[in-house]
Amino acid sequence: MQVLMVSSECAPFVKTGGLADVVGALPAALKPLGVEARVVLPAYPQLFPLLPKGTEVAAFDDLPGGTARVVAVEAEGVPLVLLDAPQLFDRPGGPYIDEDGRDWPDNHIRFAALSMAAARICMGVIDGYQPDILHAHDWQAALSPVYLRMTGRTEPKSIITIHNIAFQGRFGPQVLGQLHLKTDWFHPEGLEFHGDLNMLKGALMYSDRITTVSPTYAREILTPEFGMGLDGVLRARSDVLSGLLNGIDTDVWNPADDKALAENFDAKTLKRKAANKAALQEQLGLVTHATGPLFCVVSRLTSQKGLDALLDAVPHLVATGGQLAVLGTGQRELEQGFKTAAETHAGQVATHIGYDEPLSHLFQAGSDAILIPSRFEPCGLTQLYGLRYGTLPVVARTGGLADTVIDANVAAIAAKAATGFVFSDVSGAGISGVVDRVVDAYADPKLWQAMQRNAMRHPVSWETSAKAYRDMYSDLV
Ligand SMILES: Nc1ncnc2c1ncn2[C@@H]1O[C@H](COP(=O)(O)OP(=O)(O)O[C@H]2O[C@H](CO)[C@@H](O)[C@H](O)[C@H]2O)[C@@H](O)[C@H]1O
Repeated sequence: MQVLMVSSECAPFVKTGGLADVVGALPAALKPLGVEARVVLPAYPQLFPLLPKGTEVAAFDDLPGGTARVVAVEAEGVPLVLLDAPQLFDRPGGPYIDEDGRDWPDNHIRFAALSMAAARICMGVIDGYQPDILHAHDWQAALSPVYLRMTGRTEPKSIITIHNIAFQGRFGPQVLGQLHLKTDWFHPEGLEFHGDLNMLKGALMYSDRITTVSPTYAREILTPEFGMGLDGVLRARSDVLSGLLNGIDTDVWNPADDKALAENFDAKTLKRKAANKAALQEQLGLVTHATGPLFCVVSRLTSQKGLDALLDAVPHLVATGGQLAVLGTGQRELEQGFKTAAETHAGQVATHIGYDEPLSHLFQAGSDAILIPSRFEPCGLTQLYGLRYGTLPVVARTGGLADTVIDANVAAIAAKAATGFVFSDVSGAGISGVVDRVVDAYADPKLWQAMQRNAMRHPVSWETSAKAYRDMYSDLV
């Protein structure tokens, strides 16, 4: 079985968030199940030093945005198919934004080119390679099933996976021609969304299956509260919608063998976790004699993640004797808010603005608890890393957070099942309330260690979900 994945990110090569982790890990998890997944990815300049020289396997002269070469290369066990179009991708800045944080003005062309190249590959332009399934991820890849259907073909079958419905790839109708899209598909039952082109909607209309990254989020996006305007479309296609929970790469995220840690540990040697806490406190300038737990945040700093509400709860968190370490980048006002909190509560709160992969591992290893007060969360990965590192997740009851963390209520504690803390009210008061529960549990070392061991036993690998993807692919073929 050959699956062609299409994505704008893939860890460890290019990553701005959880999409990269999933696309980077899923192919390796599928391989032992008889599925060979290749990933079509733009050839961003930062990739070249990380990759061996590839082989040119196709070329196009008529994609949106012009000419492109297709280069096949294998790295870190992931077979990559790079779309090399320097006029679109060879730029400083990030995959979507320039150095000043502004969206590239031609993002619609850049990702339409990626999508059209993927559709062509599905039609057999690479000698000796015919995918059985096209699997597109998020809006950046969403036109690939659309371009494929525009050829009139019904094979290979296609899947769109929604990692975050907040990002839809919405552009004015004037871009249709530039993107070689059929104007007679521009209507409310097709690509149109309130007068605009909506790329994600296109994929929802023209893919054979729709998945998202947790069962709860699959239900939530059918409602106006979470559907971001696409709930009606999703309800109409709910017969092909399912939620498959993300896993994590348990080799990359393994506390027993993680090079970024001060000391390695596992469930049997939990005491050694303390060396990581000391290292993190020292690195961040936090005092080592705090009485309460060290909470951390590793996140994009956006309102999705509820971090404005966390800022309101910081004075209470500090007053209980707790500490807070924040690693993130994002909205300027949140970055500033956490910088100010660190100045106000020096020694108790520390903020590291920036994106730092090794430091994110030390945050997971050195903290007692990880706070994820998201307003919505399709799956969430940092709570899974927290479970694996014995860092108890403190999460809002939404999406994949609700599916993966077992709240420390009386029944769950008695059943030795509790792995974290789940709360409903994403506000300063709601977070303060759950912080109190965490502080109380932390004051009972026997309970805390039992929860850490439950957490570390919780299955977080790709094993189950990779099989579910394999079954879905087989079903379609
Ligand atoms: N400053 C920083 N430095 C280092 N690492 C950082 C970092 N900020 C974030 N990260 C890392 O980025 C990833 C974030 O993944 P998440 O799944 O938590 O959220 P995201 O919203 O990006 O993903 C979306 O897609 C994923 C994948 O499907 C869904 O789980 C999720 O719910 C959805 O919103 C994690 O690996 C985290 O460690």
